[in-house]
Amino acid sequence: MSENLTMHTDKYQINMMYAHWVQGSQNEQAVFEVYFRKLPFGNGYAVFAGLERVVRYMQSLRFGDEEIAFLREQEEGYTEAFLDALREFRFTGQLDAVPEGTVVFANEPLLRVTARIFEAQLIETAILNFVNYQTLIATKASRIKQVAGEDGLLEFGTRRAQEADAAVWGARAAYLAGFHATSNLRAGMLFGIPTKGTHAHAWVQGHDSEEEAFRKYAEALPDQVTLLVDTYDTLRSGVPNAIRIGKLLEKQGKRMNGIRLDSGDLAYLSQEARRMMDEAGLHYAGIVASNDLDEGIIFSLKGQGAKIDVWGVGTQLITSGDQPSLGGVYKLVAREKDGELIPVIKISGNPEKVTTPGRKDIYRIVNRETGIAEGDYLTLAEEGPLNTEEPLRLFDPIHHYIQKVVQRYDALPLLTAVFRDGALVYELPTLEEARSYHRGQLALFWPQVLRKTNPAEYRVNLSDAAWELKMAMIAEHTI
Ligand SMILES: Nc1ncnc2c1ncn2[C@@H]1O[C@H](COP(=O)(O)OP(=O)(O)OP(=O)(O)O)[C@@H](O)[C@H]1O
Ligand SMILES: O=P(O)(O)OC[C@H]1O[C@H](OP(=O)(O)OP(=O)(O)O)[C@H](O)[C@@H]1O
Ligand SMILES: O=C(O)c1cccnc1
Repeated sequence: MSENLTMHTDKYQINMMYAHWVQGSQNEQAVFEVYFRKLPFGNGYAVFAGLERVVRYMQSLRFGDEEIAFLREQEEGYTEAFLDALREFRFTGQLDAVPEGTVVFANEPLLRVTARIFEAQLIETAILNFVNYQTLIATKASRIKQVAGEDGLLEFGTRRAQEADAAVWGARAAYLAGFHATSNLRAGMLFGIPTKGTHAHAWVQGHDSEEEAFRKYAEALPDQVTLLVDTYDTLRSGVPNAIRIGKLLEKQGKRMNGIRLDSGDLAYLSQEARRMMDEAGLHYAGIVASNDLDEGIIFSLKGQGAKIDVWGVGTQLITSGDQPSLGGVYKLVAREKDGELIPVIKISGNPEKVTTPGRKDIYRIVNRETGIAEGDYLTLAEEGPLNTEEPLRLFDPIHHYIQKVVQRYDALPLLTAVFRDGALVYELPTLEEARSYHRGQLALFWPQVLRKTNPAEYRVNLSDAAWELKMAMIAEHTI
């Protein structure tokens, strides 16, 4: 199967490209912005992810012989001249994006594409596909991280993931947001994520006794012994057998990592197992828990005083069980007319669906005294950089009466230049760098914004100029 992702797009993009080409408008500039309208999971923030994949994709866009041959067969009857134009296709435009790991909110541009309409249209589908999934999983992982605190977090989802790409990019998103390791070796190879593994029930079932299974495993991997203790009876057989192996290892001067619990009442079993291992002198042995965990169950287990050191989280994380998609959109905000970029709007009866016209920049307004972010601030790009010496009035674009004035603040631009005239001008951070940048991002927000349940709302505000343009265009289009 071809690995070329150029055709990973909706047919209507090619149809629009064709129609532009037929009418001769294919070289006109267009500006599209990617944003989502509603935070997932009722969370107070999202964690942006997907940029690395977007960059690799945009660098590799090529219509080769196979792609052209396939398009030639389509019922639309694309002409040979158009297909020849596709052969020359390269991304030659501008991409700006927030860095991966940035804490982001609804209704602010995460990526901004300024390019020939011919190019900007093709890439919509793939960009949304990558960014929506990866941002969703990074946000889910971040919620889990918020409740797990300093405990270990292992990503175990591959077997339940929506196919192979989701497994590895989801594992990457989880690591970005603070997980410590993945069980997926390919994700480890591709992205340098630390990998971890215990063993399955099959290992125990495949021996005459649990004790024999544990012993053989410890003989084979004496430095990585985490024993799954729930195949038969966790407290009567699994934990005592694991303790026996722990003692054997001590005689060889080694220490077992610990045990894994995978069913039953994880609070009670972990407390009992902890007591039994402590009484046997295995204070150092840790307890891993798994079994359809999510942030709600982990929160509850911690509240019950569960003695769990490491959480293995699979299905609920990798499939984003409680919300299967993020509704990120790619909206046209400006287009070229008579050689100038003019703003465009999309009106809707639902105020949240009315687009904010114009090519925009975004700043995070950080209070110099507290070091905490007061709100995000959207400006029209042509307004230029903010003069932070002047007080800034922040007002919510939907609930206009919610206002505040900030003084002594820094305005951190969130959008970074990624492509200029088709050339990559952004040095992609390593995954470790993105992960530690993300940790730093969280420090910019009050805990109220970060809490899992009923978080405080962090506002994304519009500049006066952006607001006035929006109001004027709504008036112009309302009969
Ligand atoms: N003390 C607890 N408080 C809250 N939720 C728990 C607790 N212990 C386990 N859970 C969660 O409850 C869910 C169901 O657990 P249950 O023990 O019924 O699992 P199971 O897979 O059916 O077990 P078994 O394999 O023994 O049939 C899982 O998501 C598990 O993580
Ligand atoms: O529950 P999740 O969050 O999805 O975590 C991954 C699950 O996958 C494994 O179970 P599975 O029954 O597939 O295999 P095993 O128990 O035989 O290892 C593992 O024991 C976990 O329970
Ligand atoms: O290593 C493990 O314990 C593991 C890996 C994948 C899925 N469940 C468990």
